[in-house]
Amino acid sequence: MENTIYIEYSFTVLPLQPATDILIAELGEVGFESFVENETGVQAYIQKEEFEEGMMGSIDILKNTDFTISFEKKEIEQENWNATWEANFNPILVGEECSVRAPFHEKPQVTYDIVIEPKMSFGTGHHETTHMMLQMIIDHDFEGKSVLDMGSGTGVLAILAAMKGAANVEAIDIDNWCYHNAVENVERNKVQISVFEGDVSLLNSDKMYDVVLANINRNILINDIPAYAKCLKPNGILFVSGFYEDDIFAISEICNSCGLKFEKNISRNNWVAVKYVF
Ligand SMILES: C[S@@+](CC[C@H](N)C(=O)[O-])C[C@H]1O[C@@H](n2cnc3c(N)ncnc32)[C@H](O)[C@@H]1O
Repeated sequence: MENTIYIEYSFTVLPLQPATDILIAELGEVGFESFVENETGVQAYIQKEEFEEGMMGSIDILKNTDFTISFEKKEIEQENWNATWEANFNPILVGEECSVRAPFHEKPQVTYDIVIEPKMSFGTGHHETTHMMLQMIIDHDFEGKSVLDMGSGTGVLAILAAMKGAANVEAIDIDNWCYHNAVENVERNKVQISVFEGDVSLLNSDKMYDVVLANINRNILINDIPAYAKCLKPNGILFVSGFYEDDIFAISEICNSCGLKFEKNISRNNWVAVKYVF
Protein backbone atom coordinates (compact mmCIF):
# COMPACT_ATOMS: atom_id res chain seq x y z
CA MET A 1 0.00 0.00 0.00
CA GLU A 2 1.32 3.46 -0.78
CA ASN A 3 1.96 5.89 2.06
CA THR A 4 -1.26 7.92 2.37
CA ILE A 5 -1.16 11.54 3.52
CA TYR A 6 -3.54 12.41 6.37
CA ILE A 7 -4.79 15.72 7.73
CA GLU A 8 -4.41 15.84 11.52
CA TYR A 9 -6.53 18.22 13.60
CA SER A 10 -5.37 18.54 17.24
CA PHE A 11 -8.32 19.88 19.24
CA THR A 12 -8.06 21.34 22.74
CA VAL A 13 -11.47 21.14 24.39
CA LEU A 14 -12.68 22.88 27.57
CA PRO A 15 -14.48 21.43 29.45
CA LEU A 16 -13.60 18.02 27.99
CA GLN A 17 -17.00 16.33 28.20
CA PRO A 18 -19.48 16.02 26.69
CA ALA A 19 -17.90 18.30 24.06
CA THR A 20 -15.18 15.81 23.02
CA ASP A 21 -17.70 13.02 22.41
CA ILE A 22 -19.96 15.34 20.41
CA LEU A 23 -16.98 16.65 18.44
CA ILE A 24 -15.85 13.08 17.58
CA ALA A 25 -19.40 12.12 16.54
CA GLU A 26 -19.74 15.20 14.30
CA LEU A 27 -16.30 14.75 12.74
CA GLY A 28 -17.14 11.08 12.13
CA GLU A 29 -20.31 12.13 10.31
CA VAL A 30 -18.37 14.30 7.83
CA GLY A 31 -15.75 11.63 7.17
CA PHE A 32 -12.96 11.86 9.77
CA GLU A 33 -11.95 8.26 10.26
CA SER A 34 -9.77 7.99 13.31
CA PHE A 35 -9.44 9.65 16.71
CA VAL A 36 -6.89 9.61 19.52
CA GLU A 37 -8.27 11.06 22.75
CA ASN A 38 -5.93 12.62 25.32
CA GLU A 39 -6.15 14.68 28.54
CA THR A 40 -6.72 17.96 26.73
CA GLY A 41 -8.96 16.91 23.83
CA VAL A 42 -8.61 14.78 20.76
CA GLN A 43 -6.57 14.35 17.58
CA ALA A 44 -8.71 13.60 14.55
CA TYR A 45 -7.54 12.22 11.21
CA ILE A 46 -8.88 12.20 7.68
CA GLN A 47 -7.19 11.24 4.41
CA LYS A 48 -6.04 14.35 2.57
CA GLU A 49 -7.86 13.31 -0.60
CA GLU A 50 -11.14 12.97 1.34
CA PHE A 51 -10.80 16.35 3.07
CA GLU A 52 -12.48 19.60 2.04
CA GLU A 53 -12.10 22.85 3.97
CA GLY A 54 -15.92 23.36 3.89
CA MET A 55 -16.43 20.27 6.07
CA MET A 56 -15.41 22.16 9.20
CA GLY A 57 -18.29 24.62 8.68
CA SER A 58 -20.80 21.86 9.44
CA ILE A 59 -19.23 20.94 12.82
CA ASP A 60 -21.84 22.64 15.05
CA ILE A 61 -20.01 22.09 18.35
CA LEU A 62 -17.25 24.45 17.15
CA LYS A 63 -19.85 27.27 17.16
CA ASN A 64 -21.23 26.38 20.60
CA THR A 65 -20.17 29.07 23.06
CA ASP A 66 -20.67 26.76 26.08
CA PHE A 67 -17.31 25.17 25.17
CA THR A 68 -13.90 26.52 24.25
CA ILE A 69 -12.47 24.50 21.39
CA SER A 70 -9.25 25.47 19.65
CA PHE A 71 -7.30 23.47 17.10
CA GLU A 72 -4.12 23.13 15.09
CA LYS A 73 -4.05 21.50 11.68
CA LYS A 74 -1.19 19.77 9.90
CA GLU A 75 -0.45 17.17 7.24
CA ILE A 76 0.98 13.90 8.43
CA GLU A 77 2.23 10.76 6.71
CA GLN A 78 0.61 7.50 7.65
CA GLU A 79 3.77 5.97 9.07
CA ASN A 80 4.14 8.94 11.45
CA TRP A 81 0.55 8.47 12.52
CA ASN A 82 1.41 4.90 13.49
CA ALA A 83 4.23 6.17 15.69
CA THR A 84 1.84 8.63 17.38
CA TRP A 85 -0.59 5.84 17.98
CA GLU A 86 1.99 3.49 19.46
CA ALA A 87 3.12 6.16 21.91
CA ASN A 88 -0.48 6.68 23.07
CA PHE A 89 -1.81 3.13 23.11
CA ASN A 90 -2.07 1.49 26.53
CA PRO A 91 -3.56 -1.99 26.86
CA ILE A 92 -7.16 -2.06 28.05
CA LEU A 93 -9.01 -4.59 30.18
CA VAL A 94 -12.68 -5.42 29.54
CA GLY A 95 -14.05 -7.04 32.70
CA GLU A 96 -11.61 -9.55 34.22
CA GLU A 97 -11.37 -11.90 31.24
CA CYS A 98 -10.52 -9.88 28.15
CA SER A 99 -7.74 -7.52 27.23
CA VAL A 100 -6.96 -5.62 24.03
CA ARG A 101 -3.31 -4.76 23.55
CA ALA A 102 -0.69 -4.10 20.90
CA PRO A 103 1.93 -6.68 19.87
CA PHE A 104 4.64 -4.80 21.79
CA HIS A 105 2.79 -5.00 25.15
CA GLU A 106 3.47 -7.74 27.70
CA LYS A 107 1.09 -10.75 27.54
CA PRO A 108 -1.55 -10.41 30.30
CA GLN A 109 -3.15 -13.22 32.37
CA VAL A 110 -6.61 -13.21 30.80
CA THR A 111 -8.78 -15.77 29.00
CA TYR A 112 -9.15 -13.62 25.85
CA ASP A 113 -5.90 -11.88 24.94
CA ILE A 114 -6.68 -9.84 21.80
CA VAL A 115 -3.67 -8.39 19.98
CA ILE A 116 -4.49 -5.50 17.68
CA GLU A 117 -2.34 -3.26 15.54
CA PRO A 118 -5.01 -0.77 14.48
CA LYS A 119 -3.00 1.62 12.32
CA MET A 120 -5.76 3.92 11.06
CA SER A 121 -8.70 1.62 11.89
CA PHE A 122 -11.26 2.19 14.62
CA GLY A 123 -11.43 -0.54 17.26
CA THR A 124 -8.85 -0.72 20.02
CA GLY A 125 -11.34 -0.99 22.85
CA HIS A 126 -10.47 2.52 24.01
CA HIS A 127 -13.68 3.95 22.63
CA GLU A 128 -16.75 3.46 24.85
CA THR A 129 -18.72 1.77 22.08
CA THR A 130 -16.05 -0.87 21.36
CA HIS A 131 -15.59 -1.47 25.08
CA MET A 132 -19.33 -2.04 25.60
CA MET A 133 -19.66 -4.29 22.55
CA LEU A 134 -16.77 -6.40 23.88
CA GLN A 135 -18.58 -6.53 27.24
CA MET A 136 -21.80 -7.69 25.55
CA ILE A 137 -19.85 -10.38 23.65
CA ILE A 138 -18.15 -11.60 26.85
CA ASP A 139 -21.58 -12.00 28.47
CA HIS A 140 -23.07 -13.96 25.54
CA ASP A 141 -22.67 -17.65 24.60
CA PHE A 142 -21.03 -17.81 21.15
CA GLU A 143 -20.24 -21.55 21.10
CA GLY A 144 -20.97 -22.91 17.61
CA LYS A 145 -22.75 -19.69 16.52
CA SER A 146 -22.59 -18.07 13.09
CA VAL A 147 -21.69 -14.39 13.44
CA LEU A 148 -21.55 -11.29 11.24
CA ASP A 149 -19.51 -8.27 12.38
CA MET A 150 -20.71 -5.31 10.30
CA GLY A 151 -18.41 -2.26 10.33
CA SER A 152 -15.61 -4.42 11.70
CA GLY A 153 -12.81 -1.79 11.84
CA THR A 154 -9.79 -3.61 13.29
CA GLY A 155 -11.89 -6.80 13.50
CA VAL A 156 -11.74 -6.71 17.29
CA LEU A 157 -15.39 -7.75 17.88
CA ALA A 158 -15.27 -10.59 15.36
CA ILE A 159 -11.99 -11.77 16.89
CA LEU A 160 -13.52 -12.00 20.38
CA ALA A 161 -16.59 -13.84 19.01
CA ALA A 162 -14.26 -16.35 17.30
CA MET A 163 -12.18 -16.75 20.48
CA LYS A 164 -15.43 -17.50 22.32
CA GLY A 165 -16.13 -20.45 20.05
CA ALA A 166 -18.22 -18.99 17.22
CA ALA A 167 -18.12 -21.52 14.39
CA ASN A 168 -18.52 -19.29 11.37
CA VAL A 169 -17.53 -15.63 11.63
CA GLU A 170 -17.66 -13.03 8.87
CA ALA A 171 -16.51 -9.40 9.10
CA ILE A 172 -17.41 -6.61 6.67
CA ASP A 173 -16.10 -3.05 6.51
CA ILE A 174 -16.70 -0.41 3.87
CA ASP A 175 -13.19 1.00 4.24
CA ASN A 176 -10.28 -0.50 2.30
CA TRP A 177 -7.73 0.25 5.01
CA CYS A 178 -9.94 -1.38 7.69
CA TYR A 179 -10.39 -4.42 5.48
CA HIS A 180 -6.59 -4.93 5.20
CA ASN A 181 -6.07 -4.17 8.87
CA ALA A 182 -8.76 -6.67 9.96
CA VAL A 183 -7.20 -9.37 7.75
CA GLU A 184 -3.84 -8.75 9.48
CA ASN A 185 -5.38 -8.80 12.96
CA VAL A 186 -7.29 -12.01 12.24
CA GLU A 187 -4.00 -13.70 11.31
CA ARG A 188 -2.25 -12.19 14.32
CA ASN A 189 -4.85 -13.68 16.69
CA LYS A 190 -4.91 -17.06 14.90
CA VAL A 191 -8.70 -17.17 14.49
CA GLN A 192 -10.84 -18.19 11.51
CA ILE A 193 -12.76 -15.18 10.16
CA SER A 194 -13.72 -14.33 6.58
CA VAL A 195 -13.18 -10.61 6.02
CA PHE A 196 -14.86 -8.67 3.20
CA GLU A 197 -14.66 -5.11 1.96
CA GLY A 198 -18.12 -3.64 1.36
CA ASP A 199 -21.39 -2.83 3.03
CA VAL A 200 -24.93 -4.05 3.49
CA SER A 201 -25.20 -4.78 -0.25
CA LEU A 202 -23.02 -7.87 0.35
CA LEU A 203 -25.79 -9.44 2.48
CA ASN A 204 -28.31 -11.87 1.05
CA SER A 205 -30.73 -14.42 2.41
CA ASP A 206 -28.49 -17.35 1.37
CA LYS A 207 -26.30 -16.55 4.37
CA MET A 208 -28.05 -16.43 7.73
CA TYR A 209 -26.46 -15.67 11.11
CA ASP A 210 -27.22 -16.41 14.77
CA VAL A 211 -25.69 -13.09 15.82
CA VAL A 212 -25.09 -9.77 14.06
CA LEU A 213 -22.72 -7.24 15.67
CA ALA A 214 -22.81 -3.67 14.34
CA ASN A 215 -20.96 -0.78 15.96
CA ILE A 216 -21.31 1.95 13.33
CA ASN A 217 -23.40 5.09 13.84
CA ARG A 218 -27.03 6.14 14.27
CA ASN A 219 -27.81 7.02 10.66
CA ILE A 220 -26.17 4.00 9.05
CA LEU A 221 -27.83 1.69 11.58
CA ILE A 222 -31.27 3.20 10.96
CA ASN A 223 -30.75 2.69 7.25
CA ASP A 224 -29.19 -0.79 7.40
CA ILE A 225 -30.89 -2.59 10.35
CA PRO A 226 -33.72 -3.92 8.10
CA ALA A 227 -31.07 -5.68 5.97
CA TYR A 228 -29.32 -7.08 9.06
CA ALA A 229 -32.68 -8.37 10.35
CA LYS A 230 -33.32 -10.20 7.05
CA CYS A 231 -30.18 -12.29 7.53
CA LEU A 232 -30.81 -13.16 11.18
CA LYS A 233 -31.98 -16.71 11.95
CA PRO A 234 -35.10 -17.25 14.12
CA ASN A 235 -34.19 -16.34 17.74
CA GLY A 236 -31.20 -14.44 16.33
CA ILE A 237 -29.54 -11.63 18.27
CA LEU A 238 -28.51 -8.14 17.16
CA PHE A 239 -25.94 -6.21 19.20
CA VAL A 240 -25.60 -2.56 18.13
CA SER A 241 -23.63 0.48 19.26
CA GLY A 242 -22.21 3.73 17.91
CA PHE A 243 -24.95 6.05 19.17
CA TYR A 244 -26.08 7.93 22.25
CA GLU A 245 -28.68 7.12 24.94
CA ASP A 246 -31.00 9.69 23.34
CA ASP A 247 -31.01 7.65 20.11
CA ILE A 248 -32.20 4.37 21.67
CA PHE A 249 -35.83 5.19 20.88
CA ALA A 250 -35.14 5.76 17.17
CA ILE A 251 -33.01 2.61 16.90
CA SER A 252 -35.59 0.53 18.83
CA GLU A 253 -38.36 1.79 16.58
CA ILE A 254 -36.62 0.53 13.46
CA CYS A 255 -35.72 -2.76 15.20
CA ASN A 256 -39.33 -3.27 16.33
CA SER A 257 -40.55 -2.73 12.78
CA CYS A 258 -38.29 -5.64 11.76
CA GLY A 259 -39.52 -7.93 14.56
CA LEU A 260 -36.55 -7.33 16.88
CA LYS A 261 -37.33 -6.68 20.55
CA PHE A 262 -35.19 -4.62 22.94
CA GLU A 263 -33.65 -6.85 25.61
CA LYS A 264 -31.07 -4.72 27.43
CA ASN A 265 -28.59 -1.91 27.10
CA ILE A 266 -25.43 -0.76 28.79
CA SER A 267 -24.05 2.76 28.72
CA ARG A 268 -20.78 4.64 29.24
CA ASN A 269 -20.43 8.43 28.98
CA ASN A 270 -23.82 8.72 27.22
CA TRP A 271 -22.85 6.15 24.57
CA VAL A 272 -24.90 2.91 24.53
CA ALA A 273 -24.72 -0.69 23.33
CA VAL A 274 -28.04 -2.46 22.93
CA LYS A 275 -29.10 -6.11 22.60
CA TYR A 276 -32.17 -6.95 20.47
CA VAL A 277 -33.68 -10.42 20.02
CA PHE A 278 -35.98 -11.87 17.40
C1 LIG B 1 -17.22 2.85 15.06
S1 LIG B 1 -16.23 1.89 13.99
C2 LIG B 1 -16.35 0.30 14.79
C3 LIG B 1 -15.17 -0.60 14.59
C4 LIG B 1 -15.20 -1.88 15.43
N1 LIG B 1 -16.28 -2.76 15.02
C5 LIG B 1 -15.34 -1.56 16.90
O1 LIG B 1 -16.34 -1.96 17.49
O2 LIG B 1 -14.44 -0.92 17.45
C6 LIG B 1 -17.30 1.76 12.59
C7 LIG B 1 -16.71 1.06 11.39
O3 LIG B 1 -17.76 0.92 10.45
C8 LIG B 1 -17.25 1.13 9.14
N2 LIG B 1 -18.39 1.56 8.33
C9 LIG B 1 -18.91 2.80 8.20
N3 LIG B 1 -20.00 2.76 7.41
C10 LIG B 1 -20.19 1.47 7.05
C11 LIG B 1 -21.17 0.80 6.26
N4 LIG B 1 -22.18 1.46 5.69
N5 LIG B 1 -21.05 -0.54 6.12
C12 LIG B 1 -20.02 -1.21 6.67
N6 LIG B 1 -19.05 -0.62 7.42
C13 LIG B 1 -19.15 0.70 7.62
C14 LIG B 1 -16.15 2.17 9.32
O4 LIG B 1 -15.21 2.08 8.28
C15 LIG B 1 -15.58 1.78 10.69
O5 LIG B 1 -14.48 0.91 10.57
